[in-house]
Amino acid sequence: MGEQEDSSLPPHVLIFPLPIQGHVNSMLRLAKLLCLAGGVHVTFFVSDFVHRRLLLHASSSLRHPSLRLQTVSDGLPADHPRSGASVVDIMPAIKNVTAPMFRDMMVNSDCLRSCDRRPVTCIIADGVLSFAGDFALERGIPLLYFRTVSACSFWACFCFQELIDAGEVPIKGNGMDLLVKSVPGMEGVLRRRDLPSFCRVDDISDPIFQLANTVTRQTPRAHAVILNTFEALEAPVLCHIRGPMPNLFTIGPLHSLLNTKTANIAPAASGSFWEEDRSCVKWLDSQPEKSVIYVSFGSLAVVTREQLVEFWHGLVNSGQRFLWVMRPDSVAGQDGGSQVPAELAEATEERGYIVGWAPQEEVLNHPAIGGFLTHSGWNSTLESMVAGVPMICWPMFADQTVNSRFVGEAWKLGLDMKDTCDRVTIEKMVRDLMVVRKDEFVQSANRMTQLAREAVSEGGSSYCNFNRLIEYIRSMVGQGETWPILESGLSGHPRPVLETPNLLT
Ligand SMILES: O=c1ccn([C@@H]2O[C@H](COP(=O)(O)OP(=O)(O)O[C@H]3O[C@H](CO)[C@@H](O)[C@H](O)[C@H]3O)[C@@H](O)[C@H]2O)c(=O)[nH]1
Ligand SMILES: C[C@H]1CC[C@@H]2C(C(=O)O)=CO[C@@H](O)[C@@H]21
Repeated sequence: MGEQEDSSLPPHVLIFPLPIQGHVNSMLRLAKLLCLAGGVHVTFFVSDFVHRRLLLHASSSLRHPSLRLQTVSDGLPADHPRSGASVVDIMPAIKNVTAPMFRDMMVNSDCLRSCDRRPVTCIIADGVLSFAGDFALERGIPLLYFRTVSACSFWACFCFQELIDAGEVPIKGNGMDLLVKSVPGMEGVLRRRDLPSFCRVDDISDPIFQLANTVTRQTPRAHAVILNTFEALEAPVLCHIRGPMPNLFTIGPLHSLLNTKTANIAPAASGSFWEEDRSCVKWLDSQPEKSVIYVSFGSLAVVTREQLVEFWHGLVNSGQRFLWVMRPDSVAGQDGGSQVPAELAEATEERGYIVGWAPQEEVLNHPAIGGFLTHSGWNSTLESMVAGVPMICWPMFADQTVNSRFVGEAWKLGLDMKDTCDRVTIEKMVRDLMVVRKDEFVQSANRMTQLAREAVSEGGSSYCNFNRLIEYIRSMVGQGETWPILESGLSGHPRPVLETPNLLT
């Protein structure tokens, strides 16, 4: 098919997430939203590994006539765990193996043209996949970066050079409680220990620190940036991000926007990599209202046996009911972490329930859930906010250390348990969240739910920004081979919708 025949075809968007659960979840939600909006074709790039998982456990989430999947290797051997500390291995593997394969696939397919699809008219690449951005810019294809973390974490990464210049990074283990001065908009909130965990190095030549710094700093080269957040939540930080990146689309919480758009059709299917054990919903049905704390550390985190035992004692000693997700690969050095320590077995039987993977969104919205003990992954944080569930945060790496600080200190949605893991603290925090300070946390959680829901409802900031994004994507068609790099921000582009109660002041 030639250019002439292409001209009647809709825009064709290529979406490429980093192939791990948290990134795939949010970018698949965006893909589905674009498909539902109509008049847009989407090609969603996934690794072979992710593709197998999605087909096994989430095939219904892939069904839409406008959504096409394209697979590519993630560059890791089949038996690589892709979790815990080794998850970062994916970054060099992608750079060395996936990037050249992607380039060949794009070139050989005339950038994925087919009889019913025009060549891609824009690329929405994960903000950490520089190679996809390189390709788009070289070819004159409009580029949008979607960074799947919070605005506060993204902005902290963006300021790494300023942190280095001020001697605040690298963090060598001391001065962890000093307030950070070099991240504009976060003065008085962020301590050194709350910076993205990449900063916890002895030397800034550390490859992961370097990578986080480089990929983040090159974000403004994109024509636009998408964040899974909402204006009322992160207004002060968004205002700073809009300095270097004025064409910014805040369209979150994406799961909630998707639910808004699908409410009249069917509940949005999840993109789980594991089989969801729905027996826990049945168990929740028989528990009193707001009596259960949900425990999950996301799709990557791995705990040591010692940490597992501390959590277990803390939960049991708190006297509260708990629903705990223990992925089969989530305890270091053993196959399956669900062997109950003998002294805890009886209490676990009485008040606890353990599954390998849960339908998290549904669980968080269940009336029996009163709290969430979380690793502060950004999807989990947003899902908890929308459900109005207060959190205890136990961050492990990357953006989680920033998110947990904002949950505890800025948004007052719970307690930050960062850098501690002993049964006494856990017991106390669970009691504080579920009993002693329950009313205070429920009140602020409900307020946040309302703000989040307003953002994704008709006329709300994320709702309007998403419509603006679609118009922007449509406006890219028929612009010829090259799309100009934006130099002066929003000129020629519709302005973002900002509604901004400042939650930090
Ligand atoms: O039993 C479970 C546990 C989790 N989930 C879902 O899995 C996702 C987990 O995502 P997230 O909370 O963001 O955690 P990670 O999987 O750890 O995500 C990675 O990606 C996120 C987005 O970039 C980052 O914020 C995290 O730090 C990073 O570890 C969420 O949508 C959950 O609803 C389930 O469906 N069932
Ligand atoms: C594996 C990690 C590399 C960077 C990603 C990230 C980000 O800041 O975008 C945070 O944690 C992980 O999701 C990713």
